[in-house]
Amino acid sequence: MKQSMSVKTFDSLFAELSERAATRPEGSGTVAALDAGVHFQGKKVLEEAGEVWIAAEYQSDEELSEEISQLLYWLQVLMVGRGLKLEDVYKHL
Ligand SMILES: N=c1c2ncn([C@@H]3O[C@H](COP(=O)(O)OP(=O)(O)OP(=O)(O)O)[C@@H](O)[C@H]3O)c2ncn1[C@@H]1O[C@H](COP(=O)(O)O)[C@@H](O)[C@H]1O
Repeated sequence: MKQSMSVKTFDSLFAELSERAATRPEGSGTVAALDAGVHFQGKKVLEEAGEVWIAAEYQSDEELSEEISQLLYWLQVLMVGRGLKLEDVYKHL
């Protein structure tokens, strides 16, 4: 899933996904995921969380890291879909 040339962070990915939601570029998987709705997004969060769990128990650090990145992505899609901002979450940390 790594497509950029620079290092991405949680915040920069969130900005990127928010921009996708606003501009709706053709071919964006994020736009399709947002259009699919909260039920679809919630299932992806659960699926990726399960894959993180399995990877943590049985797979390599690299595989675990990739699964965690996918979980972070789907959490962000869910946040953007619901209109949450990073600050809404960060204030609870
Ligand atoms: N970081 C991600 C990202 N992580 C996961 N995914 C999606 O999450 C799903 C899981 O990824 P995989 O294809 O590896 O997994 P899978 O097909 O479910 O199968 P498994 O391997 O999980 O069993 C796929 O639908 C991926 O497209 C992501 N889709 C997009 N991004 C980034 O989000 C940004 C916007 O992307 P677009 O909206 O597509 O332009 C770009 O920077 C992308 O790199």
